[in-house]
Amino acid sequence: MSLLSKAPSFRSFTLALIQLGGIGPDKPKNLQHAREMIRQAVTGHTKKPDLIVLPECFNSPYGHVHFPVYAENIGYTHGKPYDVSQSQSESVKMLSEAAKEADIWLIGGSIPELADGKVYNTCTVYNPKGELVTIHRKVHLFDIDIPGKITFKESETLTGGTSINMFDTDFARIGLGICYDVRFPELTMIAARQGCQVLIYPGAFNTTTGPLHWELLQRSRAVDNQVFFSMCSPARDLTAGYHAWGHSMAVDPMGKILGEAAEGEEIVYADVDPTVLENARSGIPVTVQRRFDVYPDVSKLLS
Ligand SMILES: O=C(O)CCC(=O)C(=O)O
Repeated sequence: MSLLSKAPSFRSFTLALIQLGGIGPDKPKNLQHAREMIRQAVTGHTKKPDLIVLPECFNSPYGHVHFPVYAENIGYTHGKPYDVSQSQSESVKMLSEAAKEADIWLIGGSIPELADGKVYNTCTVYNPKGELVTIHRKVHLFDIDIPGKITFKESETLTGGTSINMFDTDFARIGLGICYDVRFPELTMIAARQGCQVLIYPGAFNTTTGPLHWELLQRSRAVDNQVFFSMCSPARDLTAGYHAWGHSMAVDPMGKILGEAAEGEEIVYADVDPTVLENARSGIPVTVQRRFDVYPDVSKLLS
């Protein structure tokens, strides 16, 4: 776990989720389109966003056969901001330039990453100077089999990450996960107890599990932990091999949906207001009512 010191003070900020469309086999085209959409997210709202988010697997088609083909060597080692001019990854270079040009924080969705001969599904995060500040490798691989509906096995080609990751901005401490990670409440709970006020998971649910679980899981994680929770999906493309659910959304600590996309390409904005978190925690004080004499505080087990 990348353990940080005291959480920064939490202040209002604007979040933009880019529900990116047109993701196809042409990587340079995917990158160019993502860059254009980042520019659009910066100018397309009354208030310039402080933080922009891209979806899971935004630079390649989604599927285990594609991951090794599109994987890039990022070259990041945890611990300090990383100057991406050292990186061999064209996606990382684009994201860094985009963050710097726009002067915003950027959660660069996820990309297939090659490191030590293994392939990971990896989220990269940039500060407004364009430095890569942290990465999150998807911890829980998406291996499911719902007969007649969907079978998916990321573990055919991917390796799971081994750390819980978060980063500090000047407006919040933000915890990371990727898609299937949302089904494992421990990850969110630990990040929240380590001071994250906001959790952001790039994701790409599908048309089988999406209608039942996408919103339910986000609102549950938000209410369980009294944090802001948000997932950013690719747009649905019925010509692609994988049909993403879409519906990128942001939820507040009371479980209220602050903004939600439909299925197509769209940018969703949400204003994150710390008083909602404060009021949720003072009105329903579960964060100070936990019974660690009855069950362990798992966030402490890792420290
Ligand atoms: O959990 C689900 O239903 C979908 C997960 C998924 O699509 C993913 O991890 O990429």
